[in-house]
Amino acid sequence: MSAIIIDGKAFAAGLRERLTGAVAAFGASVGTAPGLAVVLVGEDPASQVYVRSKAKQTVEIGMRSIEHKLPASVSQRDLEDLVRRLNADDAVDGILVQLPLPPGLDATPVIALIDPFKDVDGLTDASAGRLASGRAGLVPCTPLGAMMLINSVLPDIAGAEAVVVGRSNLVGKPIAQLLLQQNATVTIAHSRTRDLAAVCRRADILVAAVGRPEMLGADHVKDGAVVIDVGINRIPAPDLGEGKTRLVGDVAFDAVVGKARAITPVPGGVGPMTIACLLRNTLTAARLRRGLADTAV
Ligand SMILES: Nc1nc2c(c(=O)[nH]1)N[C@@H](CN(C=O)c1ccc(C(=O)N[C@@H](CCC(=O)O)C(=O)O)cc1)CN2
Repeated sequence: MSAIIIDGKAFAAGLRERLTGAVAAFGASVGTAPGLAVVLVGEDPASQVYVRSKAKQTVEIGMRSIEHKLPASVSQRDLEDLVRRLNADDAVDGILVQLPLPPGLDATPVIALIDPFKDVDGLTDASAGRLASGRAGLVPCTPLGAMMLINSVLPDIAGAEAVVVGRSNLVGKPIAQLLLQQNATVTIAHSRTRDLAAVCRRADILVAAVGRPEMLGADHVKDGAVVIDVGINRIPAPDLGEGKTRLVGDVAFDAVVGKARAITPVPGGVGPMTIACLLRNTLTAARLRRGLADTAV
């Protein structure tokens, strides 16, 4: 079988293009562009790259980018005070605190402080509750992007068997909720699941979100399954030269590509959708704060 390689980079570019038009229309009717505040604490190299891309793409589609960079030595209290100030700032429509935070800082109370109307990461309890009860709200960006890619090859998933491997609040649990909203039959598997391969082989839609390089192989995949790889793992690549690394997913792509009906690559699959969906959520938040309808983009 020759699998469709789902091109997340191209899909994200298309979404950004549609957002550019919608942001211009928003600006014309409201008189200001949506504003996204991103908080980066410390100097984690990957987080610095992601935050730079967020700011660049925000501006490229016509929105306002507000960046706050704090040293790793910032106190929990000062970080929480910044979130309070952003909540109160009318020029800010969306707030995102880049994760992970450096050791010594606790992300849970920081996220809990974010105004749910500005929660463009979809991580507050209010957003999680809305998602769990099937009400409209702000949905975490990576799961939202992963669902868009699933629907690009499977517009109707009612009755399909979906298996999500991983149960994080950022990815696994929200993806499971989104699949359920579309009437899939959903199983969440995790590190304590017995006979993981047999559970995964039931899946018409297999979502890998465990954070373990190439953990799922051909044994885990039913012929004709749609495989969505959310993992982004940097591993040593001595073949590329001393000290070099490469990105791989949670799925052993080469082993699985011959069995799947469609599969997302790493890089270039779900990853690029994360930032595109953050921009989408920022427009949604800006519209909802002003009582405007959140029409499709
Ligand atoms: N507050 C949050 N923190 C983090 C999130 C998040 O959604 N909210 N997600 C990740 C990091 N992330 C965005 O923040 C992110 C990850 C990956 C990509 C991406 O485009 N990946 C590319 C490869 C990039 C590379 O070469 O390293 C791909 O997969 O093709 C974008 C954003 C953790 N923190």
